[in-house]
Amino acid sequence: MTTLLLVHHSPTRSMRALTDAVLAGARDDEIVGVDVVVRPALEATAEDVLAADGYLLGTPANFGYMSGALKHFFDSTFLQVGGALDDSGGAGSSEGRTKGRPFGLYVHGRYDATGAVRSVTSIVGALGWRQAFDVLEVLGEVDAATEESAYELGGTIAALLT
Ligand SMILES: Cc1cc2nc3c(=O)[nH]c(=O)nc-3n(C[C@H](O)[C@H](O)[C@H](O)COP(=O)(O)O)c2cc1C
Repeated sequence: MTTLLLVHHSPTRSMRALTDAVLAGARDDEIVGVDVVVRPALEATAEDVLAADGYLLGTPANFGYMSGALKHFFDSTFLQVGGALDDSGGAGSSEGRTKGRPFGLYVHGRYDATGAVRSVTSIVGALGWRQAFDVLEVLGEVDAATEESAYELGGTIAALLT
């Protein structure tokens, strides 16, 4: 059995719809042998991260960055999971214990989610996580096609862990 950890901040209808679809994909009946653990970003711990074989991350774009909740998740786990700070206090590249594990990311915004995507990918890049599928960046309404893409994202990352 492998473990897929879904860490998300889903305070609104759009984010909840995306998270539900990603989770449904990850739990597709055809994917066997993957335990999907779901954690709201404010509750996820370093132990959750270390115990997982891959990751799904979801956040709204807030003020051009990831949500404060997902940022809190990284702030409170980064060093424990093997991240390192460079001399300026930034996220330096590391040989962390989770290096090489696959991740998928979905971000929802209303007008521009670029900074939010960049903020997450730079931190997980410093941890050495491997982007295993295109980032799902959604602006505006979440429609059926978007939910399908979210399902595909969840299913793809989970299938990688079988
Ligand atoms: C405080 C705040 C800051 C926001 N900043 C951004 C932003 O920088 N870029 C963007 O595209 N959307 C921004 N939004 C919109 C949110 O990303 C959006 O509300 C969220 O994804 C949920 O979507 P929904 O309200 O349609 O359910 C912001 C919303 C709030 C409340």
